[in-house]
Amino acid sequence: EALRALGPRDFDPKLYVDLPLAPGADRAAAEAALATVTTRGEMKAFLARYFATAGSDLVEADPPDFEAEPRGFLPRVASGEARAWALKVHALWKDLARRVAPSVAARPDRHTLLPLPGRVVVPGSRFREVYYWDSYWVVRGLLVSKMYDTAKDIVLNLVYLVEEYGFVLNGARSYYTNRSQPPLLSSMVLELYTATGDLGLVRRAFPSLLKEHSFWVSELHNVEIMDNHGRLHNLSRYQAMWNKPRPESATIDEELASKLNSTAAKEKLYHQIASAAESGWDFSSRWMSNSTDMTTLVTTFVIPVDLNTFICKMERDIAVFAKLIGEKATAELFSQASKARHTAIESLLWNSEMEQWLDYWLPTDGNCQGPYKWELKSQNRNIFASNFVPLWLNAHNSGLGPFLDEAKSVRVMRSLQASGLVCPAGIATSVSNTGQQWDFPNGWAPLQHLIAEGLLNSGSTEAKEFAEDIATRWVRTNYAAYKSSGAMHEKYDVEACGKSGGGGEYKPQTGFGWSNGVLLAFLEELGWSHDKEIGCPS
Ligand SMILES: OC[C@H]1O[C@H](O[C@H]2O[C@H](CO)[C@@H](O)[C@H](O)[C@H]2O)[C@H](O)[C@@H](O)[C@@H]1O
Repeated sequence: EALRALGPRDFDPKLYVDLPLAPGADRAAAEAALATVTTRGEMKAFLARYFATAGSDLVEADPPDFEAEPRGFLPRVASGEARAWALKVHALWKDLARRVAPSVAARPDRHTLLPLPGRVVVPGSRFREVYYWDSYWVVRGLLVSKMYDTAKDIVLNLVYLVEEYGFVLNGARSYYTNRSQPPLLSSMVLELYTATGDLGLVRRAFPSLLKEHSFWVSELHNVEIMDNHGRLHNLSRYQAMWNKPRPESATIDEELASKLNSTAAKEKLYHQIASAAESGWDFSSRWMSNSTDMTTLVTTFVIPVDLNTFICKMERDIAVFAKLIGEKATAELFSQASKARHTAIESLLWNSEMEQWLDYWLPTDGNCQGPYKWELKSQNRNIFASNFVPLWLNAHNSGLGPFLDEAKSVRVMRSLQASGLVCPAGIATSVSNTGQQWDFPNGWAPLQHLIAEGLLNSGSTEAKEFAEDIATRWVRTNYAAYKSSGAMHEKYDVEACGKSGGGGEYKPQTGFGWSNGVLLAFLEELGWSHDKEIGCPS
């Protein structure tokens, strides 16, 4: 209705599903009034009468652990210019920190926002709520900012979501309850535990981590594949529990589906769209059989390299936590599970000719559960940054042994260098320019960080230097874009230093939680000497 009355210019459906009912407004009366709205003016009056503004159900929360310049902040950043800017980015936590208003828990039927027990940090702009995988890099940044209590609140909010829903939701909105996002909760717990030694947090989160693990290995996500030696492996895929338009993008999904004739075909498309949103890569040619046609999304038929990397890490982390809290049998079980997944990743996803890990595509006419017989031709040979994400396991071996040996890490690095992904301002998401936001020429902070952190910790000096080079390009482009726009961006165009990203279904956003987190983590890991240029190279 809003689209019809207001017109398509700058229309973002998410704004309307985020509006809370105004205090005192009656839902039935609002529904009845909506039926009579036809003009732009009437729609504006209707919205003002029945709804409060989007985001007004999140109240500002001055984080008590914020200090303008925390003691021990970025000790290796000597450059005055870099440091002054890092402090500005650090100060953005104050703008992005919120609390869910008490009215949300009191009257959940009047909000799409979900109640959460602790303080939250949102990504920014249209993303007014907590997001799952974004939170990992927010936590990494908060730890650099010494905001341990805020970081803990974020983790406990996600634990609360597992307790309520059985998994961590894509985001804390009722329209996100049908799917999750790349699973990084155990990684957040590990980072916090490593920084603070808070064993109480590990104990508190532990049952939720087990529950979340069951979700990702349940029938919904698990696929059985037999390798060439007759060994059976289990890997996971994304699959949302939804076959309707996403409420936050309903008009966009309906328009796309209007190209299809039958209700069944439309429902299948909606299911694939929501599953792509679960992957965090919404949207990308990675999930499309024809990269120019979004109706060919086949997300649930793809076994993704990065998802299985994250679950392998989750299994390792759970093994470590189980050991810490004296649950020996569980520790052994999860150590075995992570080794089995590691073997599956190496057996089914590794491509020795390309020296990368590749997504595996299942036949689209199957039940997606298996067992399937592995075939080399089913590996997707297209180049994506996710093909290099298993390197990240180098950085977090949790004491269970290295993921890759140094020589293999170096071979993967060379493959990355030759891939076409490495651009002047960072690593591109793919090499195809499709207009989708998770494709070329966009670079995303989390992808830079996962790959650079893996290379930094591979044991090879050459790989470490290459990681530093990637991080340097990223920091510089963030800085130049910040200088020209006054903001941190959700994504960047890696073709040239200082350009923010574009494409996709919504306008580019600023704020921005994970970009701030990665910037601070890079500066902590690399430092910045006083004579190192922070502007774009000429
Ligand atoms: O509103 C459209 C979609 O927006 C989200 O996805 C994008 O933003 C998220 C927050 O930064 C990020 O986690 C995700 O990787 C981005 O692609 C949301 O997660 C989708 O479910 C939603 O449909």
